[in-house]
Amino acid sequence: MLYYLGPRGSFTEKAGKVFSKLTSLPLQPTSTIYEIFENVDKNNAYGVVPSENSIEGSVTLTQDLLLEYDVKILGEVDIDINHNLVGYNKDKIEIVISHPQALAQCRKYIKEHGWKTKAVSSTAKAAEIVAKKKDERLGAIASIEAAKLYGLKVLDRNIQDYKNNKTRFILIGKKTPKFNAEPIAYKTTIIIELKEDRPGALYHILKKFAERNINLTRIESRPSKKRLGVYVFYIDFESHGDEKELFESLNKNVAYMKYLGTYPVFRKYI
Ligand SMILES: O=C(O)C(=O)C[C@]1(C(=O)O)C=C[C@@H](O)C=C1
Repeated sequence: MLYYLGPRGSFTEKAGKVFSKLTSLPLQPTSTIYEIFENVDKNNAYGVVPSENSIEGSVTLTQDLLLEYDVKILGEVDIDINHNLVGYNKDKIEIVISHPQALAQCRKYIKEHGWKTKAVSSTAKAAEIVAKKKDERLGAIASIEAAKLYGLKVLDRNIQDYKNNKTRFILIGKKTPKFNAEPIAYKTTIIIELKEDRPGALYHILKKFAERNINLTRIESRPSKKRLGVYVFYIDFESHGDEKELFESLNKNVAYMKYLGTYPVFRKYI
Protein backbone atom coordinates (compact mmCIF):
# COMPACT_ATOMS: atom_id res chain seq x y z
CA MET A 1 0.00 0.00 0.00
CA LEU A 2 1.20 3.51 -0.85
CA TYR A 3 -0.19 6.13 1.56
CA TYR A 4 -0.41 9.80 0.62
CA LEU A 5 -1.78 13.01 2.14
CA GLY A 6 -5.36 13.14 0.90
CA PRO A 7 -8.16 13.45 0.28
CA ARG A 8 -8.21 12.83 -3.46
CA GLY A 9 -7.13 15.85 -5.52
CA SER A 10 -4.20 16.86 -3.28
CA PHE A 11 -0.81 17.69 -4.76
CA THR A 12 0.64 14.76 -2.88
CA GLU A 13 -1.72 12.53 -4.86
CA LYS A 14 -0.02 13.75 -8.06
CA ALA A 15 3.35 12.62 -6.71
CA GLY A 16 1.69 9.46 -5.41
CA LYS A 17 0.50 8.64 -8.92
CA VAL A 18 4.07 8.89 -10.23
CA PHE A 19 5.36 6.46 -7.58
CA SER A 20 2.34 4.19 -7.97
CA LYS A 21 3.06 3.93 -11.69
CA LEU A 22 6.73 3.24 -10.99
CA THR A 23 6.08 0.52 -8.41
CA SER A 24 2.51 -0.73 -9.15
CA LEU A 25 1.66 -0.11 -5.46
CA PRO A 26 -2.02 0.86 -4.87
CA LEU A 27 -2.68 4.38 -3.52
CA GLN A 28 -4.46 5.03 -0.23
CA PRO A 29 -5.29 8.54 1.08
CA THR A 30 -4.71 9.52 4.74
CA SER A 31 -5.57 12.76 6.51
CA THR A 32 -2.19 13.63 8.07
CA ILE A 33 1.53 13.29 7.37
CA TYR A 34 1.79 11.65 10.84
CA GLU A 35 -0.54 8.86 9.79
CA ILE A 36 1.66 8.16 6.76
CA PHE A 37 4.80 7.77 8.92
CA GLU A 38 2.86 5.59 11.40
CA ASN A 39 1.64 3.26 8.64
CA VAL A 40 5.07 3.04 7.06
CA ASP A 41 6.74 2.28 10.38
CA LYS A 42 4.20 -0.13 11.87
CA ASN A 43 2.75 -1.86 8.80
CA ASN A 44 5.76 -1.95 6.51
CA ALA A 45 3.82 0.11 3.98
CA TYR A 46 5.09 2.88 1.69
CA GLY A 47 4.27 6.58 1.82
CA VAL A 48 4.60 9.75 -0.25
CA VAL A 49 5.18 13.02 1.61
CA PRO A 50 6.10 16.60 0.59
CA SER A 51 9.67 17.40 1.54
CA GLU A 52 10.39 20.94 0.33
CA ASN A 53 8.92 23.69 -1.81
CA SER A 54 10.70 26.15 -4.08
CA ILE A 55 8.91 29.18 -2.55
CA GLU A 56 8.41 28.26 1.09
CA GLY A 57 11.31 25.89 1.74
CA SER A 58 11.17 22.82 3.91
CA VAL A 59 8.03 21.04 4.97
CA THR A 60 9.23 21.02 8.56
CA LEU A 61 6.89 18.29 9.82
CA THR A 62 8.26 15.86 7.22
CA GLN A 63 11.84 16.78 8.16
CA ASP A 64 11.18 16.27 11.87
CA LEU A 65 9.42 12.93 11.36
CA LEU A 66 12.31 11.68 9.21
CA LEU A 67 14.48 12.16 12.28
CA GLU A 68 11.99 10.53 14.67
CA TYR A 69 10.79 7.47 12.76
CA ASP A 70 12.71 4.43 11.60
CA VAL A 71 12.02 4.91 7.89
CA LYS A 72 14.18 5.44 4.80
CA ILE A 73 13.90 7.71 1.79
CA LEU A 74 13.46 5.41 -1.21
CA GLY A 75 12.82 7.84 -4.07
CA GLU A 76 12.31 11.47 -5.05
CA VAL A 77 10.27 13.41 -7.62
CA ASP A 78 9.64 17.15 -8.21
CA ILE A 79 6.10 18.20 -9.13
CA ASP A 80 4.92 21.56 -10.58
CA ILE A 81 2.51 23.24 -8.20
CA ASN A 82 -0.09 25.53 -9.74
CA HIS A 83 -2.49 26.92 -7.19
CA ASN A 84 -5.99 28.08 -8.09
CA LEU A 85 -8.75 29.92 -6.31
CA VAL A 86 -11.77 27.63 -6.34
CA GLY A 87 -15.28 28.17 -4.98
CA TYR A 88 -18.49 29.83 -6.14
CA ASN A 89 -18.13 33.58 -6.64
CA LYS A 90 -14.86 35.54 -6.32
CA ASP A 91 -16.62 38.81 -5.38
CA LYS A 92 -18.35 37.22 -2.39
CA ILE A 93 -15.27 35.58 -0.85
CA GLU A 94 -14.23 36.62 2.66
CA ILE A 95 -12.17 33.65 3.87
CA VAL A 96 -9.78 31.44 1.93
CA ILE A 97 -9.03 27.97 3.19
CA SER A 98 -6.00 25.85 2.33
CA HIS A 99 -2.93 23.97 3.49
CA PRO A 100 -0.49 26.32 5.34
CA GLN A 101 2.16 25.79 2.62
CA ALA A 102 -0.34 26.74 -0.10
CA LEU A 103 -1.50 29.84 1.85
CA ALA A 104 2.16 30.84 2.21
CA GLN A 105 2.87 30.27 -1.49
CA CYS A 106 -0.03 32.66 -2.36
CA ARG A 107 0.62 35.20 0.43
CA LYS A 108 0.76 38.31 -1.81
CA TYR A 109 -2.32 37.32 -3.81
CA ILE A 110 -4.38 36.81 -0.63
CA LYS A 111 -3.13 40.09 0.86
CA GLU A 112 -4.08 42.03 -2.30
CA HIS A 113 -7.66 40.84 -1.90
CA GLY A 114 -7.78 41.43 1.85
CA TRP A 115 -9.15 37.99 2.62
CA LYS A 116 -8.89 36.18 5.93
CA THR A 117 -7.27 32.74 5.90
CA LYS A 118 -7.88 29.39 7.57
CA ALA A 119 -5.38 26.53 7.53
CA VAL A 120 -6.49 22.92 7.03
CA SER A 121 -4.68 19.61 6.46
CA SER A 122 -4.42 19.78 2.64
CA THR A 123 -5.50 21.80 -0.39
CA ALA A 124 -7.92 19.04 -1.39
CA LYS A 125 -9.41 19.01 2.13
CA ALA A 126 -10.00 22.77 1.73
CA ALA A 127 -11.90 22.18 -1.54
CA GLU A 128 -13.93 19.41 0.12
CA ILE A 129 -14.86 21.72 3.03
CA VAL A 130 -15.94 24.58 0.73
CA ALA A 131 -18.06 22.16 -1.31
CA LYS A 132 -19.69 20.68 1.82
CA LYS A 133 -20.46 24.08 3.39
CA LYS A 134 -21.87 25.51 0.14
CA ASP A 135 -21.05 28.99 1.48
CA GLU A 136 -20.21 31.69 -1.10
CA ARG A 137 -18.05 33.53 1.45
CA LEU A 138 -15.57 30.67 1.39
CA GLY A 139 -12.90 29.96 -1.22
CA ALA A 140 -10.23 27.27 -1.35
CA ILE A 141 -6.73 27.29 -2.80
CA ALA A 142 -6.40 23.96 -4.55
CA SER A 143 -5.65 22.11 -7.78
CA ILE A 144 -7.87 22.11 -10.89
CA GLU A 145 -8.41 18.37 -10.24
CA ALA A 146 -9.71 19.11 -6.73
CA ALA A 147 -12.15 21.73 -8.13
CA LYS A 148 -13.48 19.13 -10.60
CA LEU A 149 -13.67 16.36 -8.00
CA TYR A 150 -15.64 18.46 -5.49
CA GLY A 151 -17.78 20.32 -8.04
CA LEU A 152 -16.33 23.81 -7.52
CA LYS A 153 -15.66 26.58 -10.06
CA VAL A 154 -12.10 27.63 -10.90
CA LEU A 155 -12.27 31.39 -10.14
CA ASP A 156 -8.60 32.30 -10.73
CA ARG A 157 -5.72 30.24 -12.11
CA ASN A 158 -2.00 30.11 -11.21
CA ILE A 159 -2.28 32.41 -8.20
CA GLN A 160 1.03 31.46 -6.53
CA ASP A 161 3.31 34.47 -5.92
CA TYR A 162 6.16 33.04 -8.01
CA LYS A 163 5.42 31.25 -11.23
CA ASN A 164 8.05 28.51 -11.12
CA ASN A 165 6.57 26.77 -8.11
CA LYS A 166 7.69 23.21 -7.46
CA THR A 167 7.43 20.84 -4.53
CA ARG A 168 9.81 17.94 -3.96
CA PHE A 169 8.12 14.75 -2.80
CA ILE A 170 9.81 11.70 -1.32
CA LEU A 171 8.84 8.06 -1.22
CA ILE A 172 9.38 6.62 2.26
CA GLY A 173 9.43 3.01 3.45
CA LYS A 174 11.61 0.29 4.91
CA LYS A 175 12.69 -1.58 1.80
CA THR A 176 13.39 -0.32 -1.75
CA PRO A 177 10.61 -1.48 -4.09
CA LYS A 178 11.20 -2.58 -7.66
CA PHE A 179 10.99 0.48 -9.93
CA ASN A 180 9.99 -0.06 -13.54
CA ALA A 181 11.79 3.01 -14.98
CA GLU A 182 15.28 4.44 -14.96
CA PRO A 183 16.06 7.35 -12.61
CA ILE A 184 17.87 10.52 -13.70
CA ALA A 185 20.23 10.46 -10.70
CA TYR A 186 20.89 8.99 -7.25
CA LYS A 187 21.08 10.96 -4.03
CA THR A 188 21.95 10.24 -0.41
CA THR A 189 20.50 11.99 2.65
CA ILE A 190 22.01 12.01 6.14
CA ILE A 191 21.23 13.90 9.35
CA ILE A 192 24.13 14.83 11.62
CA GLU A 193 24.66 16.59 14.91
CA LEU A 194 28.02 18.20 15.51
CA LYS A 195 30.18 16.94 18.38
CA GLU A 196 30.86 20.33 19.86
CA ASP A 197 30.19 23.98 19.20
CA ARG A 198 33.65 25.22 18.24
CA PRO A 199 35.13 27.31 15.43
CA GLY A 200 35.28 25.32 12.19
CA ALA A 201 33.14 22.37 13.41
CA LEU A 202 30.84 22.52 10.39
CA TYR A 203 33.73 23.44 8.10
CA HIS A 204 35.51 20.17 8.98
CA ILE A 205 32.40 18.21 8.03
CA LEU A 206 31.96 20.05 4.73
CA LYS A 207 35.66 19.64 3.96
CA LYS A 208 35.19 15.86 3.87
CA PHE A 209 32.72 16.26 1.01
CA ALA A 210 34.94 18.75 -0.82
CA GLU A 211 38.02 16.51 -0.51
CA ARG A 212 36.12 13.62 -2.05
CA ASN A 213 34.69 15.82 -4.81
CA ILE A 214 31.12 15.10 -3.67
CA ASN A 215 28.47 17.60 -4.68
CA LEU A 216 26.08 18.66 -1.90
CA THR A 217 22.56 19.42 -3.13
CA ARG A 218 21.08 20.64 0.16
CA ILE A 219 22.26 21.54 3.64
CA GLU A 220 19.75 22.69 6.14
CA SER A 221 19.71 23.08 9.88
CA ARG A 222 16.80 22.27 12.19
CA PRO A 223 16.63 22.68 15.95
CA SER A 224 17.72 19.47 17.69
CA LYS A 225 14.85 20.06 20.17
CA LYS A 226 17.26 19.19 22.98
CA ARG A 227 18.40 22.71 23.85
CA LEU A 228 18.06 26.16 22.33
CA GLY A 229 20.99 26.75 19.98
CA VAL A 230 21.73 23.04 19.28
CA TYR A 231 21.06 22.04 15.69
CA VAL A 232 20.97 19.01 13.47
CA PHE A 233 22.02 19.31 9.83
CA TYR A 234 20.21 17.62 6.97
CA ILE A 235 22.63 16.97 4.13
CA ASP A 236 21.70 15.72 0.64
CA PHE A 237 24.44 14.86 -1.82
CA GLU A 238 24.93 13.24 -5.20
CA SER A 239 25.65 9.57 -4.60
CA HIS A 240 29.03 8.15 -5.48
CA GLY A 241 28.54 4.42 -5.15
CA ASP A 242 30.26 3.15 -2.02
CA GLU A 243 29.94 5.71 0.78
CA LYS A 244 31.35 3.55 3.59
CA GLU A 245 34.67 5.36 3.75
CA LEU A 246 32.96 8.80 3.81
CA PHE A 247 30.63 7.71 6.64
CA GLU A 248 33.53 6.30 8.67
CA SER A 249 35.32 9.59 8.32
CA LEU A 250 32.21 11.63 9.19
CA ASN A 251 31.49 9.48 12.23
CA LYS A 252 34.75 10.66 13.81
CA ASN A 253 33.53 14.27 13.82
CA VAL A 254 29.83 13.97 14.65
CA ALA A 255 27.94 13.33 17.85
CA TYR A 256 25.19 11.60 15.90
CA MET A 257 24.54 10.52 12.34
CA LYS A 258 21.38 9.06 10.81
CA TYR A 259 21.54 7.58 7.32
CA LEU A 260 18.22 8.17 5.55
CA GLY A 261 19.10 6.30 2.38
CA THR A 262 20.58 6.34 -1.09
CA TYR A 263 17.72 6.62 -3.53
CA PRO A 264 16.77 7.24 -7.17
CA VAL A 265 15.52 10.62 -8.41
CA PHE A 266 12.77 10.36 -11.02
CA ARG A 267 11.35 12.77 -13.53
CA LYS A 268 7.64 13.47 -13.12
CA TYR A 269 6.81 12.16 -16.61
CA ILE A 270 7.62 8.49 -16.83
O1 LIG B 1 -2.26 20.17 0.35
C1 LIG B 1 -1.85 19.47 -0.57
O2 LIG B 1 -2.43 19.35 -1.65
C2 LIG B 1 -0.60 18.72 -0.35
O3 LIG B 1 -0.38 17.75 -1.03
C3 LIG B 1 0.37 19.25 0.66
C4 LIG B 1 1.34 20.29 0.15
C5 LIG B 1 2.50 20.51 1.19
O4 LIG B 1 2.47 19.99 2.28
O5 LIG B 1 3.45 21.21 0.86
C6 LIG B 1 1.96 19.82 -1.08
C7 LIG B 1 2.35 20.63 -2.07
C8 LIG B 1 2.12 22.09 -2.04
O6 LIG B 1 3.38 22.66 -1.74
C9 LIG B 1 1.13 22.48 -1.00
C10 LIG B 1 0.70 21.59 -0.04
